[in-house]
Amino acid sequence: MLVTLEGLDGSGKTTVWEALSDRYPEAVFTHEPTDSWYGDAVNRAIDDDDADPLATLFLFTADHADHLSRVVRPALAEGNLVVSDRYADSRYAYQAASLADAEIQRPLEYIRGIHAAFTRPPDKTIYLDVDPETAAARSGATNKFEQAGYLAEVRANYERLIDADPNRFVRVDATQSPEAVLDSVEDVFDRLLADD
Ligand SMILES: Nc1ncnc2c1ncn2[C@@H]1O[C@H](COP(=O)(O)OP(=O)(O)OP(=O)(O)O)[C@@H](O)[C@H]1O
Ligand SMILES: Cc1cn([C@H]2C[C@H](O)[C@@H](COP(=O)(O)O)O2)c(=O)[nH]c1=O
Repeated sequence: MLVTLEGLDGSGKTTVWEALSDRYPEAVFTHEPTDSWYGDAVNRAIDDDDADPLATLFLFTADHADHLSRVVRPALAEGNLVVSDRYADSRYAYQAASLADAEIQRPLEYIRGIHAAFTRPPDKTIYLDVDPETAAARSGATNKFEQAGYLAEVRANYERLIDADPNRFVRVDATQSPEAVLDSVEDVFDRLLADD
């Protein structure tokens, strides 16, 4: 089973992901951007204010393709629970916002279309929901993505994704205390694993 954690920068995904890795030591914990050289290229694009948004989309997508073939598909084939801190929905939400002013019509649908041919959709996605101002403040607003105005567009894209696939997403209020957020996420995992 593939479970992904999604949300704005600073929503608390990594905090939750680390706590879950203590609770489920037998599961495979992974993330995007990855630690591969594709991920290094992605991180260079994140830190470059002048990086071309379309080129950045394809760097992130290349990292996803490598992540799928090297980590996710083999782990699922062995019957493991796989938990990923960010996955394809991050591309749909973030890069669709970055491409909003580009030549491409309907960027969210375009990016989903690119992925459709090769991605492996998550079985469940936990969406840590936080307002853009809190997200920017928590993340430190250190790069071009961690800005409240941009994150408001990203959040609107996440809402579109949830509307389109309500059964896959579980929304958790990420403005709660870290302990309360973790309790909510652990409840979701308990139910998922009981049903599996
Ligand atoms: N529920 C919470 N309430 C208040 N602060 C939190 C909460 N969860 C996490 N934090 C704090 O917010 C900051 C960002 O948390 P974290 O790195 O887990 O977020 P993230 O979603 O992984 O961010 P990013 O996407 O930018 O990597 C950290 O300082 C963390 O301690
Ligand atoms: C996977 C992915 C990530 N991003 C953005 C979101 C963050 O601002 C950075 C790095 O992610 P992290 O969780 O802070 O490590 O990259 C993105 O724009 N598109 C993606 O597909």
